[in-house]
Amino acid sequence: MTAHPDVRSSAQPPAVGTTAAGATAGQPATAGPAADRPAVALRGAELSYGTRVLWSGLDLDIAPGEFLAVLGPNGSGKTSLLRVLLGQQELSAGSVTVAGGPPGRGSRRIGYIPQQKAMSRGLTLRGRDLVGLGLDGHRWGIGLRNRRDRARRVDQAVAAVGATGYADQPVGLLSGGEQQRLRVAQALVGDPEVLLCDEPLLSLDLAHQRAVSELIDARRRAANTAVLFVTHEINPVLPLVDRVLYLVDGRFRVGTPDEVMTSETLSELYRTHIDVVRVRGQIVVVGAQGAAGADQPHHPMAATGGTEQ
Ligand SMILES: Nc1ncnc2c1ncn2[C@@H]1O[C@H](COP(=O)(O)OP(=O)(O)OP(=O)(O)O)[C@@H](O)[C@H]1O
Repeated sequence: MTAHPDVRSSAQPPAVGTTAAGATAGQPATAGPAADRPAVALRGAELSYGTRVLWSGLDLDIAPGEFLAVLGPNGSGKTSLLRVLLGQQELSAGSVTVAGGPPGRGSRRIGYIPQQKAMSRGLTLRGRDLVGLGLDGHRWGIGLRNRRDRARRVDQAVAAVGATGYADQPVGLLSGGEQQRLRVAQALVGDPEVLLCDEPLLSLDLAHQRAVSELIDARRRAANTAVLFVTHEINPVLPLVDRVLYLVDGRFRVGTPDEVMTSETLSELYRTHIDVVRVRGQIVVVGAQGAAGADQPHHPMAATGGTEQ
């Protein structure tokens, strides 16, 4: 990694940096059980597959309520980072804590929104049952009272994403946007301290992109949930982003969008000349054919209008 005066390469939450929620990143708007420690802490973290190092020397604290966008070209290790935080992939070196403990879904109050994938038309599972899968079975046990409490939690989560009207229908018959709202509800029903999102806006139209982004933002405002948001396009969530983690070919930068999304920083990361311009509040990245990984989609190429990367 190359040092850069404006950009944190191993970063703690910024000392000053206003979140969309009006709080200072690192100083959450509301006190909560997680307010006294980072929601996610990586120390000297490295992930390698064989001799291929995806990233190394990653020191990163993500504060409660912080929104971190994870960007980078295909194969740079964005999803692998989420897999580490979900406890599905071990670090090659260093350490990680999520919600104050070792990574792993369920027990550590982690919500996960996977990539939008159409569900089979034949899937007869009802929407509210899909959402209920987000609750730890062992926490609710058996008995009428527990069943009622569980149903109430599911109802609340379904209502919060505006899905009450179709929650009793088979999910296979719902539209992609409706299915994705239910996935958001499933991720939130367990009251997560950390929300991991893997390109949750992919294949959604603009209206649904906005709706899903707003749901995620509302959650972090209301409950101080830290959000890691893997995306190929920063523009749809730019107003929400506190910091960016940008991964390229084993190198990375961490900082605010203004720090990382610059011609200088991206040119360093991609090791080729990249122009970053702002057009009507959107970030447009114009790169060169032949840049590291430029043959892959979602990589700096000729500007196509308003789309980052
Ligand atoms: N279990 C594994 N063993 C070996 N290589 C792996 C494994 N999992 C992922 N990889 C490789 O690691 C690289 C990073 O994968 P990852 O899915 O994290 O990338 P990504 O940044 O999320 O990419 P994309 O933008 O395409 O989703 C890829 O080249 C992938 O093939």
